[in-house]
Amino acid sequence: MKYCNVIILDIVSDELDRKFTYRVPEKYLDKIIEGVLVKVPFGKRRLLALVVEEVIKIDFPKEKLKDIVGVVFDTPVLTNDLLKLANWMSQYYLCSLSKVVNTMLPKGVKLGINPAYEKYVELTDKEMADSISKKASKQKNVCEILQEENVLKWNELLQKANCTEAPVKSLQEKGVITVNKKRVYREPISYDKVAHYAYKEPTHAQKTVLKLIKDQLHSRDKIPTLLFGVTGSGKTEVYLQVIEEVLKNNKDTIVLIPEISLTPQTIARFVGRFGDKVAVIHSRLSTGERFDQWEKVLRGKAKIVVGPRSAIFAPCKNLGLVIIDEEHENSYKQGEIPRYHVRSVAEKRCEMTDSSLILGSATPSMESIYKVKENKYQLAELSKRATDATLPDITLIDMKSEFQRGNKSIFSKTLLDEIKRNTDLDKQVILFLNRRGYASFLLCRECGYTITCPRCEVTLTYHKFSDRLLCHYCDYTEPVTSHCPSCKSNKIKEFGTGTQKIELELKKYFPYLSTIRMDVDTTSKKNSHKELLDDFKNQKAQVLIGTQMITKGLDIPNVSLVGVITADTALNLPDFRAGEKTFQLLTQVSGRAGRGEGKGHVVIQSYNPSHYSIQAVRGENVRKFAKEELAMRKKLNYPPYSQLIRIVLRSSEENALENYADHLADKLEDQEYEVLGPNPCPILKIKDEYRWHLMVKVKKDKFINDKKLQDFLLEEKHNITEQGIIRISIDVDPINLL
Ligand SMILES: Nc1ncnc2c1ncn2[C@@H]1O[C@H](COP(=O)(O)OP(=O)(O)OP(=O)(O)O)[C@@H](O)[C@H]1O
Ligand SMILES: [Zn+2]
Ligand SMILES: [Zn+2]
Repeated sequence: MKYCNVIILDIVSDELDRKFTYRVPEKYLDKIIEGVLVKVPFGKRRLLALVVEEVIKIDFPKEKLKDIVGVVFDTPVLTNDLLKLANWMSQYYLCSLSKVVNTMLPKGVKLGINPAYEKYVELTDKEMADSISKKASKQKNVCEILQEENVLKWNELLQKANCTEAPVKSLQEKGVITVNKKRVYREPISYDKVAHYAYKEPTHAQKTVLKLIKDQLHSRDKIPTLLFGVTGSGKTEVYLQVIEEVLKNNKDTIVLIPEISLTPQTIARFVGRFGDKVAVIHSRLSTGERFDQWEKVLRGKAKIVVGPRSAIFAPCKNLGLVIIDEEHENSYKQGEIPRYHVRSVAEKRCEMTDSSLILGSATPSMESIYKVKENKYQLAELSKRATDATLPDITLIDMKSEFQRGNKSIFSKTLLDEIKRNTDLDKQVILFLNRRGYASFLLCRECGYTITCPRCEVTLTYHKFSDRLLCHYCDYTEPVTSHCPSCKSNKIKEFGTGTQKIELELKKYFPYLSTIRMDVDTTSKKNSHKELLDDFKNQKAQVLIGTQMITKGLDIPNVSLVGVITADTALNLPDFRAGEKTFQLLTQVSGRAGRGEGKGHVVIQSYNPSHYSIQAVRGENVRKFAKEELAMRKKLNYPPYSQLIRIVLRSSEENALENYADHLADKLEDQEYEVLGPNPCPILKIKDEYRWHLMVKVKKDKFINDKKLQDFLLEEKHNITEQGIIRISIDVDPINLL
């Protein structure tokens, strides 16, 4: 008799969140192995479950065990390494195996989506076909068509013959023709319509980088490569040529690209080079299309998978390479359970399968830069643009001086002059407004001063309700002042501005300019994002005004000017990564200028232009920035020098919440853990629930082995959840601190 353990996928509730043992009936003995989807009886229901292991020793009465009652898919849906990876994720991110596996499998697999088939008609008895009498004109006609084409799709045949199914069916009964079913994949792309994307002879710099990476492919002790290449330096061509090499060794590649950069233009580069060997995954696919892309990979019909974060779970059997493009992107961290970061997961999967890993970016994360310093990653660098285009000139404008000179507008004189000069030359302009998060803060228009926490060096958040300033890392708080603590002026006020306002202001100066506005309001409809960008690309407007969503992957040669309205907004968020995010954003948005002929120009307006994260945008000086940023992180012992576990508590009862938060912090401190907080979250209330958070700071990379802390947190979570008043969520290596 064979027994195995399964995890239930259908209902994810805490009591079902463990392994259950079932008996394998005789008829399934060969089929049921690790990674196979099955149906099991549970109470009165039949639930979807995944076989995770065979059980050899059972220490309870076997008679009580029930039989597995069905097999859902004819082959394991998770490869061995994915199953191992799921176990690791469940441990590392403190969440159930069932939740992880649910994330790994596309919906269509769990729903049991049926593969699509198409009927084909083939002429098999030519003599008989000839002998069909002319009187049976319709049948004769069908035969004549098939004599020319031999094989045709059922529907196509009916169309060509302009007849009903009847004559075709009678021919089938007579044995003149045969009808076969053929598996078809529902494709989001028409592969034969994508133009070939020709191989480019690598530049000298690309050659050097390619050698470094290819050496890794064949090395026994692989380490990941950080491909640090300025905007437009030709990273994609490097990826393509490495994939070519991996393909030669008959291995598979996963390419991860942030969802907003997964544009048809980007996809066309991969499909244009490798044709139908490429499976593409993105959020606009139907469940059926998604299922088919997944199955193509599982069956080895696709060797390259291009997709967002979740594509890291593609069921490649023979993985050789993972590429993470724009590796610094925050969307690589999942907001819901399991709150994984794809960089960590990819590292683990590559380690398990002896695959190579490439992380590409023009503005690498501090985590990755630090790993280069520690020799855990190798550095490969492209420091110039691949074409003749050079990096744009950058002008920093001090908005304080503008204000002092009497310019109360949101545009500096320089920016207005540049807008005029560039549009007069029929060039296009991008105006960028940095608006991340919801927290507001106080800013002095006179001297640029913002009020920061004396202990944490983060900007204090303004809370309208209490009219107080608050630090979200420690419990520091102070009243709002009407006068600037630095210059004593009364020009210190709450800060915030919108894209609409910019558009209106711009029209005052240049009523004749046509504009396109891109923000949450104008892009909420499906496809509107792409349509607006296409319009701009086709020069239907001279100025594009937008937020974060316009920074990525825009390759529009006619854009010669980028204006950044206020560079400081992200800098003032209560987040120790504020400087890093500001620098990355400004560098990426600047990189959109001057990609075609002629020099590009960027005007950055700031109340704080001497801040290192704004200064370093000039010439994309990542090294200079990283040096200062890492020194700050080290001084305050923030990641990458330490590791954070963020615990968010939610409840409609504010007092109970505050008490429990204190209690939890005390308990952790009693065990000698360093705790930041507890504090109200910067977004204090969501849907009538109050939110508090605290952060546990542990030594770098130590959490995975700290069984004591893991168990403590899981037990607290279990106990407090049972009481039903407070909800708790745990985020290992958090990115979002709001
Ligand atoms: N070896 C080469 N020879 C000629 N042109 C090249 C070569 N490599 C890349 N290019 C061209 O340079 C331009 C920039 O390349 P690509 O978009 O790959 O850069 P990137 O580093 O991915 O940029 P970004 O980070 O800004 O998206 C493209 O138009 C590309 O076709
Ligand atoms: Zn503080
Ligand atoms: Zn001031």
